[in-house]
Amino acid sequence: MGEWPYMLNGVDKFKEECGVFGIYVNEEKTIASSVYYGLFALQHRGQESAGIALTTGSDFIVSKDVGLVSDVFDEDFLNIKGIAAIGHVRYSTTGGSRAENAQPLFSKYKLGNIAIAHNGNLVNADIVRELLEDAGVIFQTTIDTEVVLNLIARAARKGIERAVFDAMQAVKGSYSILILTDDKLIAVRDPHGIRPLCLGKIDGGYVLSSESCAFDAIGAEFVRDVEPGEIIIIDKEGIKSFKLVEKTKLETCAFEYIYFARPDSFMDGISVYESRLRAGEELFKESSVDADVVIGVPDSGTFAAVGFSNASKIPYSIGFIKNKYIGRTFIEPKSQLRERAVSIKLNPLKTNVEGKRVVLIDDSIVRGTTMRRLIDILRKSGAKEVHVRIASPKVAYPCYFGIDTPYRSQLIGAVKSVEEIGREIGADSLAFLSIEGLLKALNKESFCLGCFSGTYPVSAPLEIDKFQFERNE
Ligand SMILES: O=P(O)(O)OC[C@H]1O[C@H](OP(=O)(O)OP(=O)(O)O)[C@H](O)[C@@H]1O
Ligand SMILES: NC(=O)CC[C@H](N)C(=O)O
Ligand code: SF4
Ligand SMILES: [Mg+2]
Repeated sequence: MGEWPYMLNGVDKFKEECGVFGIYVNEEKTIASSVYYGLFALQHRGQESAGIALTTGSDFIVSKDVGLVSDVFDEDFLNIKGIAAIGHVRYSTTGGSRAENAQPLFSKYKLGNIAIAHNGNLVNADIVRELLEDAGVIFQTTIDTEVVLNLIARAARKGIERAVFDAMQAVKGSYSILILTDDKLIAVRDPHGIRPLCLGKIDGGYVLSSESCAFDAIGAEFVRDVEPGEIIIIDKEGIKSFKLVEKTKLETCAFEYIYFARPDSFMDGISVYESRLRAGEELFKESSVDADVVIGVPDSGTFAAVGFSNASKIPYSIGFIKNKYIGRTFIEPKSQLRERAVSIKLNPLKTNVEGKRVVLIDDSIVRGTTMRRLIDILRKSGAKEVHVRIASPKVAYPCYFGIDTPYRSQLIGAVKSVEEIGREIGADSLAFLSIEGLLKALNKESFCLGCFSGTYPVSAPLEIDKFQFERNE
């Protein structure tokens, strides 16, 4: 242990983050299955473990394990009726990928039960944990999220609302959190709204989700995004909301739009799909090129390629067929096979590239593995020229807010110039979208752009060790 997980399992790129889903219906219904379908729609955000916590008003039941949503829950659990439930799909950022680290985290305290599901990453979890341990608290897991659970449980005698409010004052970083008590569903979004969270309605009740695509999956109606720094409390009295801090500023992670989120989701008023199309259009305006065909790298490069083609009038064509059975977690059995991984995932359609000058579009370059391999494959398939256009700025800095990024030294954009990257991947030309171009595509001013600019909404440590709480075990 001690290495980051992409070193352990061979995944060498930005990994997604977690997904949360919650429901409150007030009279007993089979809501575990609603959360199940919601989590299914959020599966792309985390594939390490899945879990659901449910309250009937008198009983509190938690089911969770490592694995995909479709593997973790059995039918008996999904048929249980309850009044409120929360669910989580995990991609670990602090604490290893183990069954005991699966969320929702759960605690029984003097006044009742509490469960918590977190998307994001706390940058001061080490300090808070140390203080709690000094005060005698015993931690059950090695993840950052547990500090919030313990802070709330310790303060719960003041009333749950006050306890949540006080707990959130103590932590720093990114969090979209759902909390379930015996009779309440609570949502909290950090003061910068770094990770997404939205509110919907269903059958006289409410739903909360990381992404709006999960509402569509269960027939819920989108109401609004949770505001940065907002706490929402739903119980039998209805819904109420208050602010965690006076000053808040929405700075959603720009990478949600570029790559992480599903294209059929809307986040903070922006269609993910449309933002990707516009990024392709902006990319053409900034870095046009003479070519015969535009092709996109499936999945997330496809939409920008369509945008580039629309703006340039160069025909869009399908250049690669993706193996359907490879998820975003595709793990190579041996590191020597890493280079082959791209060919197993993507195979070229020779007829569409042979003898052609190709513009190859992808959403991002992290280590450069995908691009290097694809250009080689295209040349072997007879492409005359390969011009690479990337629909986001050069990634040069790591992320501390709920995404597992390689160390800086492993980010090709951190150590090399655009020209050097172009040479290394073997492109005839290479251009990235500028930060200004990205902001035009997003059609708003304020986002977290930390991994492009090195300036983060919340000050972050130099390097965070994912396994910081596993050292002394
Ligand atoms: O420079 P690299 O380190 O190779 O990483 C960049 C690639 O990784 C991502 O795709 P990914 O294969 O994760 O998933 P996707 O099929 O959803 O696009 C991203 O869309 C790029 O294609
Ligand atoms: N990717 C995430 O949002 C992870 C949430 C939390 N930090 C964990 O490691 O479980
Ligand atoms: S640093 Fe990058 S990936 Fe991380 S939250 Fe900010 S924009 Fe998103
Ligand atoms: Mg990709």
